[in-house]
Amino acid sequence: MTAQILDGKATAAAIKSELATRVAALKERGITPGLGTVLVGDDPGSHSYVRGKHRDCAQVGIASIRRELPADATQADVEAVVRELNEDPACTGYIVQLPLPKGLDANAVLELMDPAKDADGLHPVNLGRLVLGIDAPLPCTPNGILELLRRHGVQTRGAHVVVVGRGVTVGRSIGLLFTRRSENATVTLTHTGTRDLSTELQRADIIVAAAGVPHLVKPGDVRPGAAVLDVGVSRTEAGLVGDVDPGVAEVAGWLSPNPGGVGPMTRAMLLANIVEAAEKAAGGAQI
Ligand SMILES: Nc1nc(=O)c2c([nH]1)NC[C@@H]1CN(c3ccc(C(=O)N[C@@H](CCC(=O)O)C(=O)O)cc3)C=[N+]21
Ligand SMILES: [Mg+2]
Repeated sequence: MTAQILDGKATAAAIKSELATRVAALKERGITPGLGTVLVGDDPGSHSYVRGKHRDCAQVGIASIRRELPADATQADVEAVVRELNEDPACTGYIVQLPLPKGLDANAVLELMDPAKDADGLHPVNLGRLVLGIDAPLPCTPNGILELLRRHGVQTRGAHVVVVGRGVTVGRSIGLLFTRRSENATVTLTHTGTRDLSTELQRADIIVAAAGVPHLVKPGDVRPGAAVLDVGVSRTEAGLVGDVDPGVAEVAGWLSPNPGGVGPMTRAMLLANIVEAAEKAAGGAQI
C-alpha cells in the first residue's frame, strides 16, 4: 500500500482563498485585519518562517505589521514592543516568534500579551480557556492538524490518537482538541520517558509525530492503514529531516509529509485566528 497524501499545501491554499473572501467582507465594512510579528535575533529559520507569514497575509488581504529586534535586545525592549502592539488598533492579532534568544523570558512576554490579540493561541489565558471549553483562539498547529484530517475525511470519532512529543505548541495542547465531543478521539501522549513507544504507536489509528527526532517513527511502528502526521523537523547535515521515516509511506493509509503538510496548515490557522478576531471585534461575521 502507498499512503494517500494529506496535502497541507493544497489544503492551506483552499483555506486562504476562503479567508480572502471573509477579509474582503470586512474591508467593505471599513475593517482591515492586521497581523503583527515580533522577531528577535537573526535565526535564519525564524526569519524564513516570518517571511512566509507575511507572504500569506498579502495573499488574503491582511495587513502586515513587522517588528524586528536585534539578538541583544533586552527583556524590556521586547516587552515595550508587546505593549505597543497591545495598544495598536491596526494590529488585530500578533505572534512573538519562538524561541526567543537565550536570556529572554518567553513566558513573561507571553503573559504580557493581550489574550484577545493572541494569534498563536498560546497565551496562558487562552490555553486555560481551551481546557475549560470556552471559545478562544486555538493553537495553530493542533488546529491545523485537525482541519487537515477533516478536509480529507479522516475520522477522529472513536479513533485512538498517539501523539509523540510533549512540547507546548503541539503535544501538550493537541489532546485537548482531539478529546472534545466534536472530535471524540482517545489520546495517548508519549514522550522520551515512554517505556515501549513502538507498542504504543502500533495501537494508533492516527499518529502525530512531534518530537523533533529524525525518522523516529519507523514502518514497523505503524498499523497498516493508519494516518501518520509528520510534524517535527530537525536541521541535520543532510538538510531538514522529519520525525517520520520515509518507509512509513508504504504502510500508512494517510501521510502528512514534511514539508508540505502541517507547516502550511499552521500558517493558515494563524490567518484564521486573525480573521476571527477581526470579525469578533466588529461584532461578528455579517454574511
Ligand atoms: N510564536 C510562534 N508560533 C509558531 O507557530 C511557531 C514559532 N513561534 N516558532 C517556530 C515554529 C515553527 N513553525 C512553522 C510553521 C510553518 C512552517 C512551514 O510552513 N513550513 C513549510 C516549509 C517552509 C516554507 O515553505 O516556508 C512546510 O512545512 O511545507 C514551518 C515552521 C511555527 N512555529
Ligand atoms: Mg526508533
